[in-house]
Amino acid sequence: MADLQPVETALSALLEGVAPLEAERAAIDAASGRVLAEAVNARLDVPPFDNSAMDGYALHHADAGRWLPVRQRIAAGHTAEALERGHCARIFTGGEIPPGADCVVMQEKVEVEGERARMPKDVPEGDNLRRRGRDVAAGSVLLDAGSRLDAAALGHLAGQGITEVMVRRRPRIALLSTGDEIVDPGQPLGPGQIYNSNRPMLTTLLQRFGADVVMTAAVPDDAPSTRHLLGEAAEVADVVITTGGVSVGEEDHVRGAVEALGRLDLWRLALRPGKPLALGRLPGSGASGETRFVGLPGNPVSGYVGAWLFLRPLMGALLGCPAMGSLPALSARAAFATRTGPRQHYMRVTLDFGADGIEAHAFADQNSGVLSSCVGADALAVIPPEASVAPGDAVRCLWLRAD
Ligand SMILES: Nc1nc2c(c(=O)[nH]1)N[C@H]1C(S)=C(S)[C@@H](COP(=O)(O)OP(=O)(O)OC[C@H]3O[C@@H](n4cnc5c(N)ncnc54)[C@H](O)[C@@H]3O)O[C@H]1N2
Ligand code: MOO
Repeated sequence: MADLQPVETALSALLEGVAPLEAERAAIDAASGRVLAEAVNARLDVPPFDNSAMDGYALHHADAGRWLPVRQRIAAGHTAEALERGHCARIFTGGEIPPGADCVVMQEKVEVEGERARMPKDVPEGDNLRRRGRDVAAGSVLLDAGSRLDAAALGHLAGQGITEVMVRRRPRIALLSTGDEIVDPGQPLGPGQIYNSNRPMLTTLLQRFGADVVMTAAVPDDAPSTRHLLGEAAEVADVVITTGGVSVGEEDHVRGAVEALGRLDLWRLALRPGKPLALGRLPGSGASGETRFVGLPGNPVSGYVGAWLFLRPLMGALLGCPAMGSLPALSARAAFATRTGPRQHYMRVTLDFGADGIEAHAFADQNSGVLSSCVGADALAVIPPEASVAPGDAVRCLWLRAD
């Protein structure tokens, strides 16, 4: 297998032939973070009628500057009657504009005396009016297929009276932690053992990327157990993810097991951290009898970075969500110096948004075993292979605070 594949090559290989999962119905109260399987068209104009943007008085603009009798009181949720010229109506924010009125004056600008009110001069037509259909026109596309249902999108759906939408099924993930040394929190720690950081970290990221982790297992460092558990995982999941056991030592059984059961598409990337990352396919329950396999290196930082670079776009492809295909990128000034070798380095940085631009501060220890370099990281600064960076140089940063 060729040496050190570029990240972009690996990403194309991973996404090649991946189609969105089936659509299913979801109640909007339970659809937060889901992805629309089809476009939603507006049924209603929003707002559905001309209404007032202020508490005040509705009038015809030609009657500005005069004392006007106050004829009706229009609260939000109540209907308005026609307004004769030379009169005004008391109106409240959200109240329906009466036929005959074409503007609203806020009450702070009005002098009231008994049943009449004096309007200021020169009130423009349309002032403080929210016209029917200003936000949404009935029949227009409200949300495109592939939209992720965030707070604003859910509010927009509710504004149409919609209670259910068609969304993509959540990808089902099996997450296997390999290594005889790995112990779950809650168990006593023996000599040479460490607690499993990768499982909760990756479960959290996968849920954030819209997936369900349906199976987790600890895989001992032996070939038969690795094969057996990989085979079992491929039957229940759309994607099987392992951590550890993909490097070159004789205790690394994952690649061999993938080759024995299915096929290895790619191994060893020009990626730091994450060089031994492996991609492949297993026979299983996925589309056309194939389940995708992603073997993340065991070092927690390699898993963390690998999840953002590979698992997020893969979940995006399964969810039919183009926005998840790449991370938002921004340019920042490096507050650090570094040099890279043959691998592209994804340095964990915090970003300072100052008056004179954005500054990227790298965590001091960028070793792939140092998970504290991911805690509080805002972005990954991408340093190309064989490059050097001096303080003040522009660096491209991938924003990690995105959904
Ligand atoms: N001779 C070579 N050795 C190594 C190479 C190499 O090219 N030649 N590559 C190194 C690189 S780079 C990486 S990255 C690691 C990845 O190796 P594996 O994917 O086989 O991972 P393991 O050896 O199983 O584990 C690595 C490290 O991470 C710890 N680990 C594993 N799982 C977890 C977990 N769930 N939670 C917390 N920590 C975990 C594990 O104990 C090891 O310390 O290989 C290098 N070696
Ligand atoms: O590629 Mo490894 O994650 O550098 O240590």
